[in-house]
Amino acid sequence: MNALHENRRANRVRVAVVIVAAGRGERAGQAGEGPKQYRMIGGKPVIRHTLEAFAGHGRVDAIAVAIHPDDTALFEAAADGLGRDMISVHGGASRQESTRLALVALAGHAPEIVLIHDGVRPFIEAGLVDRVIDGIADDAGALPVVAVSDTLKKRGDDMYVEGTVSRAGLYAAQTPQGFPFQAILDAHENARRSGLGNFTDDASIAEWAGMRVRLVEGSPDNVKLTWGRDIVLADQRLGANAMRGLPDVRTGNGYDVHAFEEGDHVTLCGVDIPHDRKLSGHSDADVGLHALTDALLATCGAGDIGTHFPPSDPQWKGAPSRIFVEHAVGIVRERGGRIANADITLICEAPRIGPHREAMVAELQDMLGISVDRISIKATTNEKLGFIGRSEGIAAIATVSVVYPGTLPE
Ligand SMILES: Nc1ccn([C@@H]2O[C@H](COP(=O)(O)OP(=O)(O)OP(=O)(O)O)[C@@H](O)[C@H]2O)c(=O)n1
Ligand SMILES: C[C@](O)(CO)[C@H](O)COP(=O)(O)O
Repeated sequence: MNALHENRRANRVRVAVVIVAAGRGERAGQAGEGPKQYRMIGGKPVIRHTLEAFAGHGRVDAIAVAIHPDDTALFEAAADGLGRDMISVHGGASRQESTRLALVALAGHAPEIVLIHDGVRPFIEAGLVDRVIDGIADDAGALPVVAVSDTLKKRGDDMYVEGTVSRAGLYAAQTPQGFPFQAILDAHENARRSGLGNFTDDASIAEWAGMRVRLVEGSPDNVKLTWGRDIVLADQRLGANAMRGLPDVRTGNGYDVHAFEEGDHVTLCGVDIPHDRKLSGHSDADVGLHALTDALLATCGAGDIGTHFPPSDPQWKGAPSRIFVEHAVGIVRERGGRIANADITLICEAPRIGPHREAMVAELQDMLGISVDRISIKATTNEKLGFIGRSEGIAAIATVSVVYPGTLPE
């Protein structure tokens, strides 16, 4: 075991982090919010997510951030309230130069190892930071990678394929890339002295300087936000995360209609109301309760009233529709559902519903087992339009919300 590993086990290694954030993000565009590292994802600037990941990591001792001189106010706002001192340093014209300047700024802190990370990789997780720290040796850096999974093509003339490149042994490099501090600082200084300024990552500089670089497992989630679309997707991803842990509330709706025929009363929401006609139907033709039954079943994908009580079955002839509602409530409860509220609208020219509303609410309270403030029964005419307007029948619409166990699936 080398000295770095021994000290790391004893937690005696000083770990510094460089976050490079001085680029202009030209490929992503600015969208009125400044360069991409300051654009908002999940309600915070991109770089705030990155800073939080490192500021909250227990093994990180010092953080230096390379920023563009024009971004001072944006950076201060993004870093405000992190509760951790950070060195901010003006970056250079290239990523390589920004990294070097931040390394120089850290030299006074004498860290043993340093992790160098893109400010625009906001989905960095603590486990990956640990893997990189643990992968660094006295004489070797650590590079997080993911295996290339697309087939690789080499372009020839115009847009024609010249050949297929084997992807065996090929990996995409991520950050944070970790190194013994002094070795990577020296490599950067030597590269600069040699006039080499086009390295796109720090592992390349380490390789150029003769340092071995060990591959460690990266993460497909640890994407670099390069294009405008990457930022839109990152925002959506965090939006989806915000849904994590929300209660599994589901809404069902139901609709039913029955025609009038000769008779002397209608049954609506469990209440018999004297009328000069009755509603025709196999059961008691209670449109309100039929719509309610469908709404309840809809909250758990359990079919509709006809699935459970086929009109062809003689046993439901003249049956009180309360049976249907109670059956649907049973199905909801079997699945652990708790009814949050029910709302029924009856649509008819007559009879008048208002005088019977209280009795109807009492019926529903009994059937659903919820308090009256969670039950709504409304009525409206159809302004004399259509079949309802011609008093040929009554329609009902029901909406129900049910809270099921667990949380909203991702
Ligand atoms: N002069 C530079 C250039 C880049 N970076 C940083 O290096 C990281 C990765 O670089 P890249 O995605 O290429 O960012 P930009 O250079 O900003 O993007 P573009 O090339 O589209 O302008 C970013 O966090 C970026 O801010 C930097 O600190 N200094
Ligand atoms: C360092 C880097 O993130 C490794 O993948 C990447 O090379 C930097 O971004 P660029 O677009 O290549 O400048």
